[in-house]
Amino acid sequence: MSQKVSSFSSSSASAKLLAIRWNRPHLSILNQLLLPHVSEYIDIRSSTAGHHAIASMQTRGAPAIAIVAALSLAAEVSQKRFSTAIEARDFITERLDYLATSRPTAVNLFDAVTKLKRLVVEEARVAETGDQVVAIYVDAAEVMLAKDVQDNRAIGSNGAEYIERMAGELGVGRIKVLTHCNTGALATAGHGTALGIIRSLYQKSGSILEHVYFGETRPYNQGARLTAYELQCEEIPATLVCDSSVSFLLKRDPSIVAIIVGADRVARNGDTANKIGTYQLAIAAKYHGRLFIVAAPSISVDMGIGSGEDIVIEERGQEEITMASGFVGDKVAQGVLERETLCVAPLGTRAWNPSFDVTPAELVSAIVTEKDVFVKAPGKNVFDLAGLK
Ligand SMILES: CSC[C@H]1O[C@H](OP(=O)(O)O)[C@H](O)[C@@H]1O
Repeated sequence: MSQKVSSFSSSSASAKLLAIRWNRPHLSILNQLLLPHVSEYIDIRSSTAGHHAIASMQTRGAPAIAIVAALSLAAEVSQKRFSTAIEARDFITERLDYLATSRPTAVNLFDAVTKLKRLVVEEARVAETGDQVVAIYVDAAEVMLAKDVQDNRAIGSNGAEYIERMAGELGVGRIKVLTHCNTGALATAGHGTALGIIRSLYQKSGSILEHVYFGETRPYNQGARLTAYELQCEEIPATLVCDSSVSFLLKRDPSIVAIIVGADRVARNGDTANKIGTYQLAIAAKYHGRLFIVAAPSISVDMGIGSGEDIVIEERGQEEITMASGFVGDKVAQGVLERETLCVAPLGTRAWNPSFDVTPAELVSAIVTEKDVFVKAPGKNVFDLAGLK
């Protein structure tokens, strides 16, 4: 189903922002390569289709990636008959390993794969039929969907309270914030993480939030396309800025008290991998004396990784940079669009396209999770997140 996106009414906002639709056993996802101009859902009937949807970034965002992966396999196994519990176990575990190869940086996917494999192996020891193994898997995948929204609302509430408290300490009554990439309903099962804090703060009665700035987030343009779409749906006052203008904006506007970003993977010491450009924002925030806040569910903290040096950073195709809108690369390959009409850089230009970077814990003011808000101990340059798990 495809429809042109016209003006929004806030009452229908949540419907327009549903990145993942699950009606057991049917999964469909909002094709985010076409937003904001076309709102089109794609049916996902297998783990192979789920892998493509994630790798191509039809769906994206650390939490959404994990949930779409799990539910794509739930959709597939719901339509299959397994002769034994062991056969069901082996199929599910093999497919989960395959889904884990779709994108390397967001830990949510790997956390889900590990937990779901463990569950299925344990169930297969006692189950008498393949259907029993399938049922336990599908139930667990569905729980991820519901838990993500609950976690995001808790992150929103914890983050809003923290920002209100910090604004009080700063003696400011009205504030502006800046965010990067897209960390809202389109990156999750609903509400969002960093954008979830912004939603929660704005929705409070007597809100102190006056305005939101957000970066375009080259080259996929999660900000200009997706965050703009969400903020417009929610009628939150906002202004789009070029990624390169943020330092100048902070210098010009002292009422921007915080930069709030998401996370794809947080190391044990608080070093944070997030969308490319995040590290530069943290440096700008430090120089201009503004808060730099990371928002993420506790599963985004990878206690197996000591520092950001160990986080694998995804590198994507050069055409995402050299093409006017890199994500239309597929259409060029399909002959739908002439390559020359879309090139920004001369054909043959080399480009380096890391999809994420790592912000050292030293530059992070606070890490907001669904459980608590973490700050560094006085005099420390790293976080103690042991209490999180
Ligand atoms: C709550 S989404 C977290 C994270 O995912 C985004 O990356 P991508 O759009 O490439 O999947 C971005 O880094 C967000 O901050």
